[in-house]
Amino acid sequence: MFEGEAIGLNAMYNTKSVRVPRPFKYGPLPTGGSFIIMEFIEFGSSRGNQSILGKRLAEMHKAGKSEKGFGFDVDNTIGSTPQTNSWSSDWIVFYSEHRLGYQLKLALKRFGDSEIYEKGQQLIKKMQPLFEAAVIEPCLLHGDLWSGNISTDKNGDPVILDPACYYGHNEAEFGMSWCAGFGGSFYSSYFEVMPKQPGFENRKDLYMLYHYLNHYNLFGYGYRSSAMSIIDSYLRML
Ligand SMILES: Nc1ncnc2c1ncn2[C@@H]1O[C@H](COP(=O)(O)OP(=O)(O)OP(=O)(O)O)[C@@H](O)[C@H]1O
Repeated sequence: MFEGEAIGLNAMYNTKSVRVPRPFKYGPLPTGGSFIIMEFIEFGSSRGNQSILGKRLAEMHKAGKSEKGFGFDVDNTIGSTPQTNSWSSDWIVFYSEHRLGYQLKLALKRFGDSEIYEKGQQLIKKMQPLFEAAVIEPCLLHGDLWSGNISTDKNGDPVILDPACYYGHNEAEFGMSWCAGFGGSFYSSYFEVMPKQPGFENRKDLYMLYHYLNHYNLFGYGYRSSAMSIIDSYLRML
């Protein structure tokens, strides 16, 4: 887990865009368990400027390019759920197998939820048209961007931490936006640097679905209806 975190922090740090703690070292502890050492950032008291966060995040997405396609050099975790990052040249294949498909299988295994599994698999088979006309390039994503992982430093500059990095479609970064409180100024600054792609609005829920499914698998039944209603409304639309 700490190896994934350190490699992710380092990749974000190297983009010289949004501030992240610089990782120094990670490894096993002789007494069991493991450690990570990173730069200590003294946090400021303000909530930070949404417009600057949007701009810096977009700069990170723009600068963090991958020649290996979609994925990451190391698997990591989303919450405590394993997140597989095997490289793929095709975003739809990657998102189907390693994101939605993985969580659907987990729901089947954990809760015996064959209804969500079957309907989710139908959505995966039908979702191709949602991506038509969009240019999808691998961008470095934080991967778990919600308000608990966003802060500011003493100068009021945004800081993001505790990532689940991989190279993916930039829009997938907004999959946790239901817990992030991004406002209009965040999105307008973001899209000035990373222009909005055709079909963005229709893909928003698809990217939230991964995180709702993960919350269902981590925290239980309370999140099932959110995931299910996203799947049902796509199945009606497609
Ligand atoms: N580099 C840092 N410098 C200063 N404070 C930090 C740093 N990294 C983390 N913190 C503080 O520790 C808190 C927990 O960090 P982090 O989210 O990485 O840990 P976690 O164990 O994954 O926690 P959670 O499970 O609650 O997300 C942060 O919200 C922040 O207050």
